[in-house]
Amino acid sequence: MPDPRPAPVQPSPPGAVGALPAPPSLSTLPFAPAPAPGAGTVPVPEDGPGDGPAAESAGEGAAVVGRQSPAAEWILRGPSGLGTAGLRLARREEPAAPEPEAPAAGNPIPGLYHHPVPEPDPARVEEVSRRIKAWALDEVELYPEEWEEQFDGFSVGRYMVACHPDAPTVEHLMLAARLMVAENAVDDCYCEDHGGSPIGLGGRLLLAHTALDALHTTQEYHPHWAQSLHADAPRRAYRSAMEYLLQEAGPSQADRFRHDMARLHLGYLAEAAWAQTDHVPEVWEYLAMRQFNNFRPCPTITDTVGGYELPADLHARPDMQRVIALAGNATTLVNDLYSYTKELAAPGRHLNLPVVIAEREGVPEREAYLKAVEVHNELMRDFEAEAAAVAAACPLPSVLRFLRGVAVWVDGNHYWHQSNTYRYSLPDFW
Ligand SMILES: CC(C)=CCC/C(C)=C(\C)COP(=O)(O)OP(=O)(O)O
Ligand SMILES: [Mg+2]
Repeated sequence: MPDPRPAPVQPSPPGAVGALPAPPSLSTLPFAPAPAPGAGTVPVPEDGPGDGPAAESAGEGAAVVGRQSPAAEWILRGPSGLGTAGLRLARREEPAAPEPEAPAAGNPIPGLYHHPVPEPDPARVEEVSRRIKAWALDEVELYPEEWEEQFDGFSVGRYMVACHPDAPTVEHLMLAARLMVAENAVDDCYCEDHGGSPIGLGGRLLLAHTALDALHTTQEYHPHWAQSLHADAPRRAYRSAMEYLLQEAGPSQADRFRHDMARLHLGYLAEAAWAQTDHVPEVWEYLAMRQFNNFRPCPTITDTVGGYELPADLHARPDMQRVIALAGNATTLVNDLYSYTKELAAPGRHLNLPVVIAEREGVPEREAYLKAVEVHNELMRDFEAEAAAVAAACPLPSVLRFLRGVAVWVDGNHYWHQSNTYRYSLPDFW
């Protein structure tokens, strides 16, 4: 099939930051010490919460962000104010539309610490939605006709545009969109409600993983493996999405992604093993499983989607790894909270944090749910504090941009869960 994509963007050398102009005098910015755990912000200054860049009033639970160090604010909320238009994360292929307020669709979970995002650019949403459907139908034969409504209801275009506002082109967004669809196809078709089962999951996941991490074998067996990558929708989707990713990602970015996907598959296996024996883990054990069965592979491609590269040695720093893990865990608990009623309604017992807290700590459903909100909030605040600390310790442009990309992904993920009323609805606890 003819390749409709524009010429690939040349990969940036390690440490480069693509079209990102450095924040002003980064090296001289006064980096405040990281806020203490549990205190994502410093106290709101006298001139009030309306003064901060992300201090819009957005309903109960929305974060009220006071003054942090300029670098921390730049990371967590982005540049704002007079003269900062040029500090947008990357030049885009088309003029940015004015950013309207976040839409009214869906309600945020009361008390959930989050940051509202601007409504994603509708022109980009429409184009990603069009291209992702064409890919799903024409390139990988992802789903039968009867699943079309669910595919559309997932709203992957809106999701990815909200999570990657700095993507320089629609094709960069498509890298994230294809992977998101492929990851959900594996979850749905191998693990969950579209024919999935814990039985035999390990074999299926391992063979699908070879679509991301190729088999190196003898000439006799190689064709069998190559053929297998076309055998079902999850493998077709993984193979194709990875092929596109490899056109943009550098070797260490690709390997980072493979590692994150191996983590994800390990998490699926633990969840499946517990389901098979109807075992409810302790709360900390559940949180360990959910750190692997996690959105992590999505925010960690933020640099590839943004058209730059966070060098491997900076990505591997233990403090950066902690930031990434905290972000992944907070985003994944957002899913547990927004998908709570959907999972209660599904056949069998579906583990999520409120369910596990209720069972293992012997508290009523409502109390368990509210405690899960608090667990999420603590992880969010720790993420923000640790991101600010990494920014202070290592204020390189690629580090700051990556941290900002992860923070924006966290916010976009919340926005998508809140606004996806096709998939999710809130319990009646307030
Ligand atoms: C996109 C991606 C890497 C997903 C991996 C893990 C995953 C499927 C989730 C974090 C979503 O959780 P869940 O399976 O509970 O999804 P729904 O609640 O059914 O939306
Ligand atoms: Mg869920």
